[in-house]
Amino acid sequence: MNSQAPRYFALIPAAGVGARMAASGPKQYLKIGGKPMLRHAIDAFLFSELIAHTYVVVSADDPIIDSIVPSHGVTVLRCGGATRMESVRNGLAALAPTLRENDWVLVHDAARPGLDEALIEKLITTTGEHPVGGLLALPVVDTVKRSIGGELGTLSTVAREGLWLAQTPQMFRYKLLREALSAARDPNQITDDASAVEALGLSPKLVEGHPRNMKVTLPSDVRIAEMYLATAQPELL
Ligand SMILES: Nc1ccn([C@@H]2O[C@H](COP(=O)(O)OP(=O)(O)OP(=O)(O)O)[C@@H](O)[C@H]2O)c(=O)n1
Ligand SMILES: C[C@](O)(CO)[C@H](O)COP(=O)(O)O
Repeated sequence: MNSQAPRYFALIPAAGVGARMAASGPKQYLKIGGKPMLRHAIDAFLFSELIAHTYVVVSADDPIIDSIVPSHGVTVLRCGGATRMESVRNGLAALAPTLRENDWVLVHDAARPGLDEALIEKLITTTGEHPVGGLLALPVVDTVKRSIGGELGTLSTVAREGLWLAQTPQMFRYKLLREALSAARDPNQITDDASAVEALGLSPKLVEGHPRNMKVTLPSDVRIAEMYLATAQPELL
């Protein structure tokens, strides 16, 4: 029986190039709400009393991170990979000397600046006793269509009952997440951490997140994210 109190660590993959944002540089450093987008995620974990330490995975030659990372509570891992999954896998491998097998790791996109301590606490308190782990997500509220065969191809409607849009953080025990990502055969098929765990036949817990925790992917997302950030507290959690 492991008598050690659970520990919670944040891992922020921030080694992307932001191709869909088509900005002059990587989107994680775009100024949003008065500071670089990545800093919002870092600060959410720094302000949370539940998070023991935060790790940020960046590209080996990232020239910006050292100028924006705070002096405490955060460690930079210069081991970003070609995909998000590989960046997370490399970051976890770098933490082998530091983390215990049953430590919880909350993997959160640098591209989601709307995370706050309340959502972190909600995920941890809801998932902390779950045998597999869990993730923030939003239930689908629109009708979902599937387009087959390009512009004039057929269109079908996908039943939306039970459909959720995954957010992050996605929270798993260190050993399980490393095993799941190591077992992944095609890194391009694993677009979030939960899908690697599901590929082991396990079912993570879905925890309702919040639209403010949106992923900033396209240029049109920037103003929406800034609107949420200008709202001190989410209206609903
Ligand atoms: N090789 C990669 C690719 C992505 N990410 C990170 O994974 C998160 C989600 O990825 P995404 O929103 O797709 O960011 P980008 O890959 O930068 O965007 P794009 O796909 O438009 O290039 C981001 O915080 C991004 O920095 C990463 O650490 N390493
Ligand atoms: C992890 C994620 O944010 C969950 O929705 C999403 O899969 C990231 O996708 P991206 O293409 O790497 O932005």
